[in-house]
Amino acid sequence: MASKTISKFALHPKHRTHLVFGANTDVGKSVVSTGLVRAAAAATDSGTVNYIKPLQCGGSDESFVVRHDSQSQSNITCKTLFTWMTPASPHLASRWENLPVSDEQITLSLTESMKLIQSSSMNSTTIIETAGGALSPSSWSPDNASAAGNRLGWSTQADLYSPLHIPVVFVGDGKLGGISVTLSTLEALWNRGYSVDAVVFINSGTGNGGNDQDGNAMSFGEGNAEALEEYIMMRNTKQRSLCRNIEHFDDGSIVLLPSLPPMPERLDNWYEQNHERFSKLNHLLNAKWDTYFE
Ligand SMILES: C[C@@H]1NC(=O)N[C@@H]1CCCCCC(=O)O
Repeated sequence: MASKTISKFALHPKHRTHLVFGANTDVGKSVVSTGLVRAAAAATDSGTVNYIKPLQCGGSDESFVVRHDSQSQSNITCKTLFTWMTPASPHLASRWENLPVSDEQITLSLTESMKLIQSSSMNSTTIIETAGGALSPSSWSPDNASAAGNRLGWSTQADLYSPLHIPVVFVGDGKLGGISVTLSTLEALWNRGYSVDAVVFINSGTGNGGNDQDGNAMSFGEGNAEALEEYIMMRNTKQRSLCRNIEHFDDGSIVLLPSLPPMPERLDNWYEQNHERFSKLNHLLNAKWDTYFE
């Protein structure tokens, strides 16, 4: 059913769109998405800049983006498509609140939003932030093909969005333990045919509070980013096709961002300090987008 809806939608060379997936919830997808929209808004060639959060459970990631949008960049349009109050997995929040949304409704609403963007501007940049990790569930719905009784009936988000063929910015897990979840989630995306254009880690500082040999607080993000580069290099040597989508790992596709100040401090200074990194990433994503239409 969903594919009938989606078939009327096509990605367009003048309307760059990226899907932000994460290795898990709370790895910094909203922080990275905000950095991406800010960088696009600061560039002259981005057209209208849009942020879409299809599924939101508790809180509001859209308001995080709005809060960190500076005045000069107020050409950012933000939209949340489906919201539940409960801060839980969408399949549970939708079941507990008895507010089901089917896969078809989600893809229809998302493609309608994207079509509207395409028709109302000559060129645009759109960042779509998924919820939780890439294999976290979408909303439960009795209308989904997988529904049985009043249970089941949900897709993983990686499956939900895969027919749209939108390239991915992946937020890895920069904490201790993050190498494994980053690699497993990336493999899940590659296996579903996603093109992963960049992997971003937010350094997650002091882990267990220990120090390295030089007495510096241990930070794992750098080690995790390095591990990913090494893994891709090893896999490329052995079996190139497995990692075809980020085989040029040395071109700036793997980005390490410094750790965040303690929340709820505003991140304006952090964004300013990392302006150059996000702007390079924006440039890289534009360049990769162009290659999809060559
Ligand atoms: C609660 C949070 N709110 C939201 O909008 N995204 C998060 C959802 C997390 C889902 C995690 C499901 C899982 O993988 O266990």
